[in-house]
Amino acid sequence: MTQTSHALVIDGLTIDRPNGQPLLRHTSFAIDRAEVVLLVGPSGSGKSTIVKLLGGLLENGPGEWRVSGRLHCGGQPMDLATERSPVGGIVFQDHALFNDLSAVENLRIAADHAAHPPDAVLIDGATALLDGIEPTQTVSSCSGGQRQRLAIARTLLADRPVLLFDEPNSGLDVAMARRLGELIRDLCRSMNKPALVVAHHVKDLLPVADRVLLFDTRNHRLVEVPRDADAIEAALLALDDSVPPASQPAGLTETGLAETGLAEAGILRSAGKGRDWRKEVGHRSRFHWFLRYLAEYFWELCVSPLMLIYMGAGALIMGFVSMWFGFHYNSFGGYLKSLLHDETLVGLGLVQGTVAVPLISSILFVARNNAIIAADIGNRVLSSQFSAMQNLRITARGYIFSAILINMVVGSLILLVVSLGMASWASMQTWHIQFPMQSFELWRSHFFRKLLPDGLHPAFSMVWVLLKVALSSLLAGGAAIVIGCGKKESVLEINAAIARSIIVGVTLTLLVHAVISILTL
Ligand SMILES: Nc1ncnc2c1ncn2[C@@H]1O[C@H](COP(=O)(O)OP(=O)(O)OP(=O)(O)O)[C@@H](O)[C@H]1O
Repeated sequence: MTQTSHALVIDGLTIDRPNGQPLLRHTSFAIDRAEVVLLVGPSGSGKSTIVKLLGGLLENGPGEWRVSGRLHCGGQPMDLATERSPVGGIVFQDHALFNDLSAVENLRIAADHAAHPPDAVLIDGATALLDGIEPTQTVSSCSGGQRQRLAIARTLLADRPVLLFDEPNSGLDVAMARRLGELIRDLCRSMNKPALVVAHHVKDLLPVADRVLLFDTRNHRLVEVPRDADAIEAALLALDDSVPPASQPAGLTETGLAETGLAEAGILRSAGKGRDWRKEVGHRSRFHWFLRYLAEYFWELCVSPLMLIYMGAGALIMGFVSMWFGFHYNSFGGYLKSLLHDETLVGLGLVQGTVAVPLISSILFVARNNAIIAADIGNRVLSSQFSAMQNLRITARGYIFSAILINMVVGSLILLVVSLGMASWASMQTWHIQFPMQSFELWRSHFFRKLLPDGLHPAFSMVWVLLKVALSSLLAGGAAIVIGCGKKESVLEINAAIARSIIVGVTLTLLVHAVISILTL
């Protein structure tokens, strides 16, 4: 097939599954500008795979999917065997909105990472879909339909040449599905872009489709079928060996679309109202987004109130326990009180400051944060947020992973200092209860003798303390990211990842502390 006026041409496409089984064989198809094409086929036939391929998300190579064929979409043709398709903007079935960002931030981040910053016309067009949504609204507070419109607007702002909708009508009632179909058709017409729409329930989308492609699983091809619900259903049933011909239901008649219109249906807004959103979707630099994620994870991993209470309680208990039991409950208790008081204080200060508090602080920090990281990343995997980021040209590594690792290191050091301070204070108060006649100055001069030799500057050994705390947090955070990024198909898998991440993180922490403490004794 040669490129004519078509917006998208796929030539000689062959796809093999990772297990070697064929999915498509030498298939060609084309989509015109402003054309809406439905892609139908049995479950598991490969519809989503085509969407992923066109959206540049299909892993291609040894041990992965095998793809060959050519793609034409303006400019030079691409070899799909070696290049990722840059043409498709995907509206994911589960919307894949970034639920840590507000509604407007979901749009901004897409606009700021588009190949070309969207102009006012595109912003107006995209934000015209957002009736009833407040810019600062959280994603979780949006209704299902609002999320869908937000997801479509976000994809439009990324300004890819082809729109891909993966089962956009699943879970919608008939009226909503029809309004969505009209919306897709109107967007294609007004933006002069082609749309490929994967659909299981074709009846509601058929009226807006220009053509229908069927995934012929017998011959591993895409074939065009008439725009007729009966014909499509018959073709789908013919591909399903498990359905006997007699059980095939009577054909469905194509219904005309209700003449409701988008404005009446509340889907389109007036241009005047859309301007509120336009002001909000301006250009922000990558550095802005880096700081945005850095701040988000700083709050989440380092200074959330519960975190501070939990770490503070650990430090206070550590300070109390080491002083109380250090003086009271050992075989030399009586002698220690009278003869070895000063040296005991020095020893307790050293052990508490260089071993016990750093270890407890690290374990508490890593255990809590590894759970959060694995849950956060696992949720992003399960809800296709990383796929959406990739499709929107947003690098997760650049923002999310780096923000997590930086905060793991910085946060562990900040909280170490806070923990040392609180544990020392608890020790001092405990000691004062034990020896009410002694001055605090006596405690201070002995307890810190090896930690702050000149009374002001930390001893060099504290460098090793900082190193083991920072290194263990970095390694544990890295492990949590890797574990979180593994394939997730259910919440149960996220739960398992959380448990694994805590175990691996705490084990790494114990090992790093043990090795560095022994090496620097
Ligand atoms: N890693 C893999 N290894 C082997 N086969 C795979 C792999 N991933 C997916 N498949 C298979 O590839 C086929 C295509 O999957 P795809 O999700 O594209 O189907 P689909 O038509 O979108 O299905 P549905 O309509 O049920 O969502 C399925 O049969 C699936 O089992």
